[in-house]
Amino acid sequence: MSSSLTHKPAWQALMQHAAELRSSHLAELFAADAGRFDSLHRTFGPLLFDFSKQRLDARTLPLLFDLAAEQGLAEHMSELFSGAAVNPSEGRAAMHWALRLPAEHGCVLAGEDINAQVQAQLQRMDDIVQKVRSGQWRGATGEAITDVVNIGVGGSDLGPLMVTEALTDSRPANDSPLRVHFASTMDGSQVSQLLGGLNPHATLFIISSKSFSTIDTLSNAATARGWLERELGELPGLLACHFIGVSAAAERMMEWGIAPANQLALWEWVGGRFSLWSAIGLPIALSIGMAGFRELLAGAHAMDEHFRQTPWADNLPVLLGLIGIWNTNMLGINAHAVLPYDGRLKELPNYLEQLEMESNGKSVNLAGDTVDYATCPIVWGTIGPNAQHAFYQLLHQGTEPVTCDFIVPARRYREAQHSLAVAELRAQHELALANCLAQSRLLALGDAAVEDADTLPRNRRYRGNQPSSTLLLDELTPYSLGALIALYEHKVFVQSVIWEINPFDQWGVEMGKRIAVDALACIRGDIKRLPGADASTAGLLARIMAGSA
Ligand SMILES: O=P(O)(O)OC[C@H]1O[C@H](O)[C@H](O)[C@@H](O)[C@@H]1O
Repeated sequence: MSSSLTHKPAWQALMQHAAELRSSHLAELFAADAGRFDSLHRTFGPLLFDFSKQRLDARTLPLLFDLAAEQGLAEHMSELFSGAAVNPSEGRAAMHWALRLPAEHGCVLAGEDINAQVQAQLQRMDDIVQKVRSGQWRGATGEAITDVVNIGVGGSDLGPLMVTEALTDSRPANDSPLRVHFASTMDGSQVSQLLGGLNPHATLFIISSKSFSTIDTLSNAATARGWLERELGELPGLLACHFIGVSAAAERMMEWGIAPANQLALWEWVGGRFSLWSAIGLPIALSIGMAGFRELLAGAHAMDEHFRQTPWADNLPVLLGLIGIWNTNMLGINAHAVLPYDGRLKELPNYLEQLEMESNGKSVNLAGDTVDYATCPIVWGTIGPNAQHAFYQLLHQGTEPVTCDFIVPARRYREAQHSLAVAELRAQHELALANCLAQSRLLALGDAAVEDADTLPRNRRYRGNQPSSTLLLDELTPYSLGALIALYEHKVFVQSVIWEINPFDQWGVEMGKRIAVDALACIRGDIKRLPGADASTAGLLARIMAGSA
């Protein structure tokens, strides 16, 4: 058991401070300080981070900075950006930041010119994007590509899917009619449904897998290949015309049948959930064009520089991370909702679930000890306006404390691609903005947000005091989205430093894959009994093999 962190003076001071602050309701904190928003928000580029609705006061941040200093945050940040092996369990660096360096920045590590490799892959992506979008890339029977299907899972799906959906308005004017689809689930339901509606002559598949060994992806890829072979016959150019591979495992791509000309590379130093900036982002680039993809990278790079260079008091990722520590460890709040008030950000909560929980959902620290403090909270969410009609009841009147991130663009101007008139879409956006503000206000203030609350029966009252942050984007553009995603990536890193855990591995997902192999052998009848099966598993298997529930 590791208890050294919880005994450190800075931790103890924060616990003491939390005990003093616990009795103050957010409504009182706002009433006591008219300048609360002014002192408790920060801006960087296209982002405004308002944390005035968090349950903290002027004394809290310096104490959190003391903790960060005690945990060596500055040194850990230097290590991250130096390319050191900050992922010790796999002996790897975590250099997602290098994927968004401007071309002219040098980045040489162990004699290798990392940025030259990155730029070379970007150039190859650019070539593919141009060919496909201009109609030069042809299927095996000569038809131009109309549909692209990304086959991947986890980091090879969630990031590209989220960004592609978020940036539909960023497709260039007079855009090519290319449609981009995603298939991830291992049961084949998505891929089979998709294939039913696609023209095999004009469909291009991207097999996206850092390891090129993920069974979910390989089984979907095999289904797609079988479909093409059945539909088009085993034409000589079938694989070359209809499959692109993106992976760090070139040999496995070769074995599958993807020739080097159709391979895009990434590197072991990119974690799967941090990889959308690499060729894993090809579906994004196919959707919005390479110029848009480079804007996404530029926004993320700007956030990297902000994170590296800005004093902690004005540093968005440091503040977002440390406020999360305050909520989780000092206020004991272990649930966190992500609530975008823009339908285009529908996939953001799913993406952040992987980024945060796969990174920091750990209970053993870097020294190998079991921790005695909470780490990553349960992260979930969906589009805020829809969640209002689903789980906000619990946020407002349930028994669980929950922290929320409200995420919303201030403006929505670019509607060129929509059939709706500009005025209609703007009016709907205003509606979403108003609801975003109303909900975060009611969550914070409770009854104090309305004048006649004390005349209402208890079941219609609002206790408030649920802390939230609001991230206001100027507009949802490739640049602002790039900055927003990098903000969350660095938040996760900051928290991992405080919690003394490795955010870049994910051993907790491995054992399940391993023991599924025996279960599969059993289901397929290759073995009669599952060795060591518990009664529940054995009972369920028996029913499955009998073909009934
Ligand atoms: O890209 P791949 O190697 O196919 O990995 C896809 C995903 O599967 C793994 O099991 C991990 O949980 C994820 O971190 C990863 O993103």
